[in-house]
Parts: sequence; structure tokens; C-alpha cells
Amino acid sequence: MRSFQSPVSLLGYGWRAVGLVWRTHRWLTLILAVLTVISGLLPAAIAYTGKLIVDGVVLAAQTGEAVDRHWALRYVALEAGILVVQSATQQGMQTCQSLLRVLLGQQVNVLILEKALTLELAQFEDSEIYDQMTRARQEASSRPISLVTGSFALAKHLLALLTLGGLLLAFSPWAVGILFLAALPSFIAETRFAGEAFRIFRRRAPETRQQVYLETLIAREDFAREVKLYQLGPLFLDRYREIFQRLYQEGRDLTLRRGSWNFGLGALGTLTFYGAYAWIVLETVAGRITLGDMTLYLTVFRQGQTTLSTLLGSLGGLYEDALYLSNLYEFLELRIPPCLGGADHGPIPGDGIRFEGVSFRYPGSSKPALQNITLHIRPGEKLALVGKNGSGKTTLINLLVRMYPPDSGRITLDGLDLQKWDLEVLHRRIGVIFQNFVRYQFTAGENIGLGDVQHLQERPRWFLAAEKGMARPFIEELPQGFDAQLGKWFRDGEELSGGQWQKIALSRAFMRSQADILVLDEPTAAMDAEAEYEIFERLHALTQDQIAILISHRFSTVRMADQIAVMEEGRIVEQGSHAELLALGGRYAHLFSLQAAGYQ
Ligand SMILES: Nc1ncnc2c1ncn2[C@@H]1O[C@H](COP(=O)(O)OP(=O)(O)OP(=O)(O)O)[C@@H](O)[C@H]1O
Repeated sequence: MRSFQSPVSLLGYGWRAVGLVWRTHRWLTLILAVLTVISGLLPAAIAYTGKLIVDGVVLAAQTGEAVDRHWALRYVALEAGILVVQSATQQGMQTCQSLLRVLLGQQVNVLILEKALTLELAQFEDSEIYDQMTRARQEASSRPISLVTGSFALAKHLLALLTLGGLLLAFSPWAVGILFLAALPSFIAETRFAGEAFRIFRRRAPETRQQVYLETLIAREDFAREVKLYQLGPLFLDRYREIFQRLYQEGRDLTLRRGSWNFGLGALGTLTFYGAYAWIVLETVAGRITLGDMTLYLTVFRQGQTTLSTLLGSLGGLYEDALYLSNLYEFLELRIPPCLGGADHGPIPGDGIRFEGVSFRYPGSSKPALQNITLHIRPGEKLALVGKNGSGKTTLINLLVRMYPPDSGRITLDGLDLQKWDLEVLHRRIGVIFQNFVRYQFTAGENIGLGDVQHLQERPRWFLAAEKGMARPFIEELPQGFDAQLGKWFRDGEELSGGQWQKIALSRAFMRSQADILVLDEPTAAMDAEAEYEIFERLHALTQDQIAILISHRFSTVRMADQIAVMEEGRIVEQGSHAELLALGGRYAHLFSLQAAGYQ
């Protein structure tokens, strides 16, 4: 990870931000640019008209001629006209910026979400990458527009400064020098503080994420019951406050230091201004410049100084924006491991799935989760995996659905290494219900349809899948049937019981009708005994030629499988049919007799 950026390398991000805005909406960007140029030229025009007015007034007072009076009045009208143009350009710029802000915010968020979709599961679980994504999401949707408006404002101020400086040059090149020198310390201080603010922001990502998590625990409906019952609310709130205090103190120190430096350096600027003021007054009194010139130079000096300090201040802000943006691009450019496979069929169709000496350790974990797994599952075969918690059953599934590659050994489907398969083709062949399946806050029908996005809205398929997953009877009893909104997040949502949600998830797996592999990770843990029995009774008929891999702790269901693999500490320690394993008198027989005894 890059730790700190030099101002020069950050300039590149300014350009990238402009490119991003340009791609977001060309016309708005173009109008904004034109208005910027106009508004950059106006301050000098106003200052010069002021001089014309004063000199005109002095002349008209001296001569008393009507024509001179008219000229003075024309200059006043001219200044009024310029001010109207100025207010129109300002309004126009604000409008363009508001529209661009919304569009760009959306564009950047979509970029981040698109990137999130390409991340591998292991990258999601990497807390550094997760922090990077949080940082990017937190700030980067507002930062690009801020960087772009900042860049435009910079151009405007530079233009204004050049034209004002040009006018001041006629008085004295020294005055121009004073103008610039007085603002330099402010600039250096701002840039330094901006860098510091960014480093704090960056360091904070884990804490910010903790805060978001605590907020979720306290304020989300699905956690509310446990949090209330265990009276965890005050504890979580205290932790939340404590994190805030820590972050606040750090931020406060910086804000205070920044404020006092800005005040000190600002005062230096004011003193310089009044020194120059006295000089210009003395020159006028000595008759070396006209009264109109004096007005012009004072306006130019005052305006020039404000413009310069705004410009330098905005440079600090731009630097800060660019630093934040570097974080966004760091995330967007995160390397995704190349997808090697592109095959849509294997050399031995009908060979089924083979694990050949597969070992695996989760990234950052000290203990292997799978060790030397060898297994063959033929088409149509039903395999049950049993074993203690943490013995590696879910991990085996994770590898089968290619969420992670094995560290050694290989897994084949139809005789071809999984890594060589096109991921989409592979995933289309697998229907799966995970232990922690998702309860989508959509309609009942969509909850099932999501199992096969290509047929998402096809009602007959919903009905069939719901039938197989035993969800149809209770869905039809809902007031709006398959169109009922599920969950409590949105209006009129129907909350289901744990077992009913599980039946929905099971139906979703059955929705994948083309899948020839069905993976069921504790699919009936929340179901009543009757439902469970019925599902497994029908499993053979429902899955026919499909491979079904079932993880369960209930031996009453496990016994129906053709093949049972007993796992322990990442290894398969026993394998065979129910009868064979009972006859073996090993671990399976022991566990089975324990459960059977419980029912007697
Ligand atoms: N995402 C992960 N990152 C790191 N380690 C993990 C991860 N998931 C599981 N593990 C570890 O891998 C081992 C196997 O876990 P796995 O989830 O495969 O067990 P399991 O047999 O499915 O357990 P259970 O019956 O409780 O579902 C455990 O020691 C666990 O701590």
C-alpha cells in the first residue's frame, strides 16, 4: 500500500478527476469551464471601472461639463452591468456544480460497487481491502466533484490574479511581489495540514468501520432482540462513544492547530495590506498618481490579496481532495487475480466430481482447514458430510464452488480441473443453499427466482421450485402470495419463521433447474422434524441424476445418503454407506449410537 503521496504525483489525480467529470456530463463540464473563464476576468474589469468612475467624477467636478457628467454616469451603469453578469455567472456555476455533484456521486459509487462485485471472497475477508473500500465509499463520492470544482475555482482565481496583477504592475512591480510573498506562508501551512488530515483519516478506517458495525448492532432489526434481551445496548453505545472520543480528540487537535496558524498567517497578510495601503496613500498625496488610480490600486490590492489567499487555501483543499482520491483509485486499481479458465465442458463428461489430494489453509490462518482430501462423487450420487464443528465440511464446499483455490492437489469436474472452467459455466451447474443463506428483502417469488437470474420473473418456475422446497403451501397462505414482500425492512413486509426462510432458500436452490450439482449445507437445521423427513424422503426423486452433497448433524437424514464421509480436523477419516460405517464400528457408529440413544 502506498503510504504518502507527493504533491506532484497528486496532480495526476486532479486530471483523472477532470476526466471523470468530463465523462459524466460533457455539456455541464463545458459550460462550467466557460463560466469559470468569464468569472475570472470580471474582478479586474470591476476594479478598472471603479477607477474610471472616480477619475470621471473628479473630471466632471472640475470642468462642470454635462458631457463629462454623462461619461461618469455611463461608467456607473457599466459597473452595474458587470455586476449583473458576475452574479449570473456565479449562479450558473453553482447550478452546474450541483447537477454534476449528484451525477458524479452516483458514477463513483457505481464504480466502487462494480469493483466490489469483482473481488474474490478472500479479498472481501482481507480487512485491509475492506478498510480501503470503506474509505473509498465514505468520502470518494463527494471528493471528485470537490476536486473538480476546486480546480475550476483555481483557474478562475489564477485568471483574476493575473489580470489584477497586470493592473498593479503599472503602479510598481514591488507591490506585485509583496502581494505574492505575503500569501506564501499560508500556503505552505495549508498543504502540510491537509497531508496530516489525510493521514489521520487513513489511519482511522478500522475504527470508523468498528463504529459502523456498532451502529448496525444497535439499530438493525435483526440484532435488536438479542441486544435488548442481553441488555447490550448501553455497552455498545459506550464503545461507540469511546471510539468517537478518540477520533474527535485527534481531529480537534488538528483543527485547533490549523485554526491558530491560519489566524496568525492571515494577520500577517492584513499587516502587509495596510503597509501597501499607506504607501499608495502617500503616492497619491504626493500627486504622483490620480485619485482614480488610488482607488484602482487599493481595490486591486485588496481583491488580489483575497483572491490569492483563497487560491492558496483552495490549493490546500485540492491537495486534500487529491489525497482522498488517490485512495479511491488505489481501491479501483486493486489487482484481481486473472481468471484463467474458459472451458465450458470437460474431457470426461459424466465423470462427476473428484477431489485429488486437496489441502487448503485460509489466508492468514495458522491451521490447515483441509488436509489431503480424496473423494469421488459420481453423477446421481448423494454424498453426506458429517463431522464436528470446525472439521472442514463448509470449507470443502467453499472450494468446490471455487470461492478459494486449493493450496495443493486438485478438484475436477468431468475430468477437468475446476480452475480451468469458465466460472459462470461452473456456477450455473451448481445449486447451493449455504448455512448462512441470504434472506432477501424482496418478494417471495423473487426470493426463489434469484436462484436463476435468467428466469427471475418466470412464475411457473417459481411454483415448481417452491413445490420442491416445500415452500408453496405457506407462501400461498400469505395475503399476496408469491408477490408478498418478505422481511421487515420495507413497507408491508411479511416476516417468516426460521424454518420458512430455510424452505425459501431451499426452493431457490431448486430454481437452478439446469444445475447438476446440488449442495445443501445444513438445509434443514431450522425445519421441523416432519418437513425434514419429507424433504429427504423426496431428495432422491427430486434430484434424480443430480449429485447432491449434504451437510447435516442429524443422522436420521444422513443415513439416507449413498455415501457418507466423516470429517475430522480437515481430513476424511471414514467413508462408506450407512450400513458399512455401522459395521465398521468406528466414529460414525459411535456418533450414530449417541444420537439414537438420545431418542430412546
Ligand atoms: N473464512 C475463514 N477464514 C479463516 N478460517 C476459517 C474461515 N472459515 C472457517 N475457518 C476455519 O476453518 C476450519 C473449518 O471450518 P468449516 O467452516 O469448514 O467447519 P465446518 O465443519 O463446516 O463446521 P460447522 O459444523 O460448525 O459448520 C475451522 O477451524 C475454522 O475456524
